[in-house]
Amino acid sequence: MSQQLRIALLQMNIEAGNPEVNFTKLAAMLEEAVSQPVKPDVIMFPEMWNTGYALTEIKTIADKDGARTKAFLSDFSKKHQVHIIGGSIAELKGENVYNTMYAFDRNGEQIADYSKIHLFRLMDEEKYLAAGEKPGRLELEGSGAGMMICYDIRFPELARKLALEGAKLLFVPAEWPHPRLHHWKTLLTARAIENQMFVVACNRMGTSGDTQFFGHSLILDPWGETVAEAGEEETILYADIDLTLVDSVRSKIPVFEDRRPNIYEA
Ligand SMILES: O=C(O)CCC(=O)C(=O)O
Repeated sequence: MSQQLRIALLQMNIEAGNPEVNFTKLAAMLEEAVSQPVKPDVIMFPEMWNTGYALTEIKTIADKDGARTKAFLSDFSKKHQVHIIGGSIAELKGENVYNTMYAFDRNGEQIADYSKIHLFRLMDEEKYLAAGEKPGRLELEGSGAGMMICYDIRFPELARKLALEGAKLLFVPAEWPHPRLHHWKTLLTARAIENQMFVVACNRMGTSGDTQFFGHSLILDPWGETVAEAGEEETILYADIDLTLVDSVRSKIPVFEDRRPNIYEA
Protein backbone atom coordinates (compact mmCIF):
# COMPACT_ATOMS: atom_id res chain seq x y z
CA MET A 1 0.00 0.00 0.00
CA SER A 2 1.39 3.41 -0.96
CA GLN A 3 2.31 5.71 1.91
CA GLN A 4 2.79 8.77 -0.32
CA LEU A 5 -0.08 11.20 -0.51
CA ARG A 6 -0.48 14.40 -2.49
CA ILE A 7 -2.72 16.77 -0.54
CA ALA A 8 -4.68 19.76 -1.83
CA LEU A 9 -6.27 22.27 0.56
CA LEU A 10 -8.92 24.64 -0.80
CA GLN A 11 -8.29 27.85 1.16
CA MET A 12 -11.47 29.60 0.04
CA ASN A 13 -13.54 32.64 0.89
CA ILE A 14 -17.01 31.82 2.28
CA GLU A 15 -20.05 34.04 1.90
CA ALA A 16 -22.05 33.94 5.14
CA GLY A 17 -25.65 32.78 4.62
CA ASN A 18 -25.23 31.98 0.91
CA PRO A 19 -24.86 28.22 0.23
CA GLU A 20 -25.41 28.71 -3.54
CA VAL A 21 -22.41 31.01 -3.88
CA ASN A 22 -20.31 28.73 -1.69
CA PHE A 23 -21.22 25.56 -3.61
CA THR A 24 -20.31 27.31 -6.87
CA LYS A 25 -16.99 28.50 -5.47
CA LEU A 26 -16.15 25.07 -4.06
CA ALA A 27 -17.01 23.31 -7.34
CA ALA A 28 -14.71 25.65 -9.29
CA MET A 29 -11.80 25.14 -6.87
CA LEU A 30 -12.31 21.37 -6.89
CA GLU A 31 -12.13 21.34 -10.70
CA GLU A 32 -8.94 23.38 -10.56
CA ALA A 33 -7.37 20.98 -8.04
CA VAL A 34 -8.03 17.88 -10.16
CA SER A 35 -6.85 19.49 -13.39
CA GLN A 36 -3.27 19.90 -12.14
CA PRO A 37 -0.58 17.84 -13.96
CA VAL A 38 -0.25 15.70 -10.80
CA LYS A 39 -3.69 14.96 -9.42
CA PRO A 40 -4.10 15.09 -5.61
CA ASP A 41 -4.90 11.95 -3.60
CA VAL A 42 -6.75 13.89 -0.90
CA ILE A 43 -8.62 17.19 -1.07
CA MET A 44 -9.87 19.09 1.99
CA PHE A 45 -11.80 22.35 2.52
CA PRO A 46 -12.45 24.73 5.49
CA GLU A 47 -15.01 24.57 8.29
CA MET A 48 -18.72 25.49 7.70
CA TRP A 49 -18.02 26.16 4.04
CA ASN A 50 -21.68 25.90 2.98
CA THR A 51 -23.13 28.63 5.21
CA GLY A 52 -20.29 30.35 7.06
CA TYR A 53 -21.22 31.61 10.52
CA ALA A 54 -24.72 32.85 9.61
CA LEU A 55 -25.83 31.42 12.95
CA THR A 56 -29.06 33.38 13.47
CA GLU A 57 -30.52 31.84 10.29
CA ILE A 58 -28.62 28.56 10.45
CA LYS A 59 -31.68 26.29 10.85
CA THR A 60 -33.18 27.48 7.60
CA ILE A 61 -30.02 27.28 5.49
CA ALA A 62 -28.27 24.19 6.94
CA ASP A 63 -28.12 21.15 4.65
CA LYS A 64 -30.87 18.70 5.73
CA ASP A 65 -29.12 15.45 6.70
CA GLY A 66 -26.18 16.68 4.62
CA ALA A 67 -27.99 15.24 1.59
CA ARG A 68 -26.93 17.82 -0.98
CA THR A 69 -23.33 17.91 0.23
CA LYS A 70 -22.97 14.14 0.41
CA ALA A 71 -24.39 13.59 -3.09
CA PHE A 72 -22.11 16.27 -4.53
CA LEU A 73 -18.93 15.07 -2.78
CA SER A 74 -19.63 11.41 -3.46
CA ASP A 75 -20.10 12.06 -7.21
CA PHE A 76 -16.98 14.19 -7.38
CA SER A 77 -14.73 11.76 -5.50
CA LYS A 78 -15.91 8.86 -7.64
CA LYS A 79 -15.59 10.75 -10.92
CA HIS A 80 -12.04 11.89 -10.11
CA GLN A 81 -10.91 8.89 -8.02
CA VAL A 82 -9.86 11.16 -5.18
CA HIS A 83 -10.34 11.08 -1.41
CA ILE A 84 -12.34 13.99 -0.08
CA ILE A 85 -12.21 15.22 3.50
CA GLY A 86 -15.13 17.55 3.07
CA GLY A 87 -14.27 20.39 5.43
CA SER A 88 -17.38 20.80 7.53
CA ILE A 89 -20.90 21.98 6.84
CA ALA A 90 -23.90 23.14 8.83
CA GLU A 91 -25.95 19.92 8.88
CA LEU A 92 -29.61 19.86 9.97
CA LYS A 93 -30.48 16.61 11.75
CA GLY A 94 -33.95 16.51 13.22
CA GLU A 95 -34.32 19.73 15.22
CA ASN A 96 -30.59 20.35 15.63
CA VAL A 97 -27.80 21.79 13.54
CA TYR A 98 -24.36 20.17 13.78
CA ASN A 99 -20.96 21.31 12.48
CA THR A 100 -20.17 18.12 10.58
CA MET A 101 -17.45 16.79 8.31
CA TYR A 102 -17.71 13.83 5.92
CA ALA A 103 -14.96 11.77 4.31
CA PHE A 104 -15.26 9.94 0.99
CA ASP A 105 -12.93 7.41 -0.61
CA ARG A 106 -11.87 7.18 -4.25
CA ASN A 107 -14.98 5.14 -5.08
CA GLY A 108 -17.35 7.78 -3.80
CA GLU A 109 -18.17 5.77 -0.66
CA GLN A 110 -18.64 7.74 2.55
CA ILE A 111 -16.05 6.35 4.98
CA ALA A 112 -16.49 8.62 8.02
CA ASP A 113 -18.28 11.55 9.57
CA TYR A 114 -17.49 13.72 12.55
CA SER A 115 -19.47 16.47 14.27
CA LYS A 116 -17.48 19.09 16.22
CA ILE A 117 -17.55 18.14 19.89
CA HIS A 118 -16.20 21.38 21.42
CA LEU A 119 -18.45 24.32 20.57
CA PHE A 120 -16.74 27.73 20.49
CA ARG A 121 -18.51 30.16 22.81
CA LEU A 122 -16.62 33.22 21.58
CA MET A 123 -18.61 32.81 18.32
CA ASP A 124 -21.86 31.76 20.07
CA GLU A 125 -21.73 28.26 18.62
CA GLU A 126 -23.28 26.74 21.74
CA LYS A 127 -26.40 28.92 21.29
CA TYR A 128 -27.16 27.68 17.77
CA LEU A 129 -25.37 24.36 17.25
CA ALA A 130 -25.51 20.95 18.90
CA ALA A 131 -22.27 19.19 19.86
CA GLY A 132 -21.14 15.85 18.47
CA GLU A 133 -20.54 13.03 20.91
CA LYS A 134 -17.83 10.87 19.35
CA PRO A 135 -14.29 11.29 18.02
CA GLY A 136 -13.63 11.36 14.26
CA ARG A 137 -11.60 8.47 12.89
CA LEU A 138 -11.03 7.09 9.42
CA GLU A 139 -8.78 4.78 7.41
CA LEU A 140 -7.01 6.34 4.46
CA GLU A 141 -5.15 4.04 2.03
CA GLY A 142 -4.60 1.59 4.91
CA SER A 143 -3.42 4.17 7.48
CA GLY A 144 -5.31 5.52 10.48
CA ALA A 145 -6.29 9.20 10.49
CA GLY A 146 -8.24 11.53 12.75
CA MET A 147 -10.54 14.52 12.25
CA MET A 148 -10.89 17.55 14.52
CA ILE A 149 -12.56 20.88 13.78
CA CYS A 150 -11.06 24.32 14.56
CA TYR A 151 -11.46 24.99 18.34
CA ASP A 152 -10.98 21.21 18.94
CA ILE A 153 -7.21 21.71 18.55
CA ARG A 154 -7.17 23.45 21.95
CA PHE A 155 -7.91 20.03 23.48
CA PRO A 156 -4.70 17.99 23.31
CA GLU A 157 -6.34 14.96 24.92
CA LEU A 158 -8.53 14.46 21.85
CA ALA A 159 -5.57 14.43 19.45
CA ARG A 160 -3.69 12.10 21.81
CA LYS A 161 -6.64 9.70 21.93
CA LEU A 162 -6.77 9.62 18.12
CA ALA A 163 -3.01 9.01 17.93
CA LEU A 164 -3.21 6.22 20.53
CA GLU A 165 -5.94 4.65 18.41
CA GLY A 166 -3.68 4.62 15.35
CA ALA A 167 -3.92 8.02 13.66
CA LYS A 168 -0.82 8.92 11.64
CA LEU A 169 -2.35 12.10 10.35
CA LEU A 170 -4.87 14.59 11.61
CA PHE A 171 -7.22 16.61 9.41
CA VAL A 172 -8.35 20.01 10.75
CA PRO A 173 -10.79 22.25 8.85
CA ALA A 174 -11.18 25.70 10.41
CA GLU A 175 -12.58 29.22 10.36
CA TRP A 176 -9.87 30.73 12.57
CA PRO A 177 -9.64 34.54 12.61
CA HIS A 178 -7.19 37.29 13.44
CA PRO A 179 -5.73 38.13 15.93
CA ARG A 180 -4.96 34.52 16.93
CA LEU A 181 -2.55 33.44 14.17
CA HIS A 182 0.08 32.67 16.80
CA HIS A 183 -2.34 30.31 18.59
CA TRP A 184 -3.27 28.59 15.31
CA LYS A 185 0.32 27.82 14.35
CA THR A 186 1.51 26.97 17.85
CA LEU A 187 -1.38 24.63 18.69
CA LEU A 188 -1.18 22.81 15.34
CA THR A 189 2.59 22.47 15.69
CA ALA A 190 2.26 21.15 19.24
CA ARG A 191 -0.33 18.56 18.15
CA ALA A 192 2.08 17.40 15.40
CA ILE A 193 5.16 17.23 17.64
CA GLU A 194 3.59 15.66 20.72
CA ASN A 195 1.72 13.00 18.73
CA GLN A 196 4.43 12.56 16.08
CA MET A 197 1.91 12.74 13.27
CA PHE A 198 1.17 14.80 10.18
CA VAL A 199 -1.26 17.66 10.76
CA VAL A 200 -3.17 18.88 7.71
CA ALA A 201 -5.13 22.06 8.48
CA CYS A 202 -7.29 24.08 6.08
CA ASN A 203 -8.48 27.53 7.16
CA ARG A 204 -10.78 29.92 5.30
CA MET A 205 -9.75 33.40 4.24
CA GLY A 206 -11.75 36.61 3.73
CA THR A 207 -13.96 38.66 6.03
CA SER A 208 -17.37 38.12 7.59
CA GLY A 209 -18.81 41.19 9.32
CA ASP A 210 -15.85 42.58 11.21
CA THR A 211 -14.12 39.21 11.58
CA GLN A 212 -11.06 38.73 9.40
CA PHE A 213 -9.92 35.19 8.64
CA PHE A 214 -6.23 34.81 7.91
CA GLY A 215 -5.92 31.63 5.85
CA HIS A 216 -2.45 30.24 6.61
CA SER A 217 -3.57 26.70 5.87
CA LEU A 218 -0.75 24.53 7.09
CA ILE A 219 0.71 21.06 6.57
CA LEU A 220 3.11 19.90 9.26
CA ASP A 221 5.19 16.76 9.41
CA PRO A 222 5.65 14.55 12.53
CA TRP A 223 8.70 16.61 13.59
CA GLY A 224 6.49 19.70 13.58
CA GLU A 225 8.29 21.07 10.51
CA THR A 226 6.27 23.00 7.93
CA VAL A 227 5.75 21.07 4.70
CA ALA A 228 3.59 23.83 3.17
CA GLU A 229 1.89 26.99 4.36
CA ALA A 230 -0.43 29.38 2.53
CA GLY A 231 -0.60 33.15 2.90
CA GLU A 232 -3.82 35.12 3.43
CA GLU A 233 -5.07 34.97 -0.19
CA GLU A 234 -7.61 32.61 -1.76
CA THR A 235 -5.54 29.71 -3.03
CA ILE A 236 -5.08 25.96 -3.28
CA LEU A 237 -2.21 24.67 -1.16
CA TYR A 238 -0.53 21.49 -2.46
CA ALA A 239 1.94 19.23 -0.66
CA ASP A 240 3.36 15.72 -0.90
CA ILE A 241 3.65 13.77 2.31
CA ASP A 242 5.11 10.34 3.09
CA LEU A 243 3.43 8.57 6.00
CA THR A 244 6.45 6.29 6.61
CA LEU A 245 8.02 9.33 8.32
CA VAL A 246 5.59 8.80 11.21
CA ASP A 247 7.03 5.37 12.08
CA SER A 248 10.58 6.63 11.71
CA VAL A 249 10.01 9.59 14.10
CA ARG A 250 8.12 7.37 16.58
CA SER A 251 10.98 4.86 16.63
CA LYS A 252 13.65 7.58 17.18
CA ILE A 253 11.86 9.20 20.14
CA PRO A 254 9.51 6.50 21.50
CA VAL A 255 7.04 8.83 23.21
CA PHE A 256 4.21 6.32 23.01
CA GLU A 257 6.27 3.59 24.71
CA ASP A 258 7.50 6.03 27.37
CA ARG A 259 4.09 7.25 28.53
CA ARG A 260 3.21 6.68 32.24
CA PRO A 261 -0.59 7.03 32.07
CA ASN A 262 -1.14 5.36 35.44
CA ILE A 263 0.54 8.40 37.08
CA TYR A 264 -1.22 11.24 35.27
CA GLU A 265 -4.50 9.96 33.82
CA ALA A 266 -7.60 10.10 36.00
O1 LIG B 1 -10.02 28.74 19.26
C1 LIG B 1 -9.97 29.75 18.53
O2 LIG B 1 -9.26 30.71 18.79
C2 LIG B 1 -10.76 29.81 17.25
C3 LIG B 1 -11.80 28.76 17.20
C4 LIG B 1 -12.83 29.01 16.20
O3 LIG B 1 -12.86 30.03 15.55
C5 LIG B 1 -13.84 27.98 15.93
O4 LIG B 1 -13.81 26.90 16.55
O5 LIG B 1 -14.71 28.22 15.06
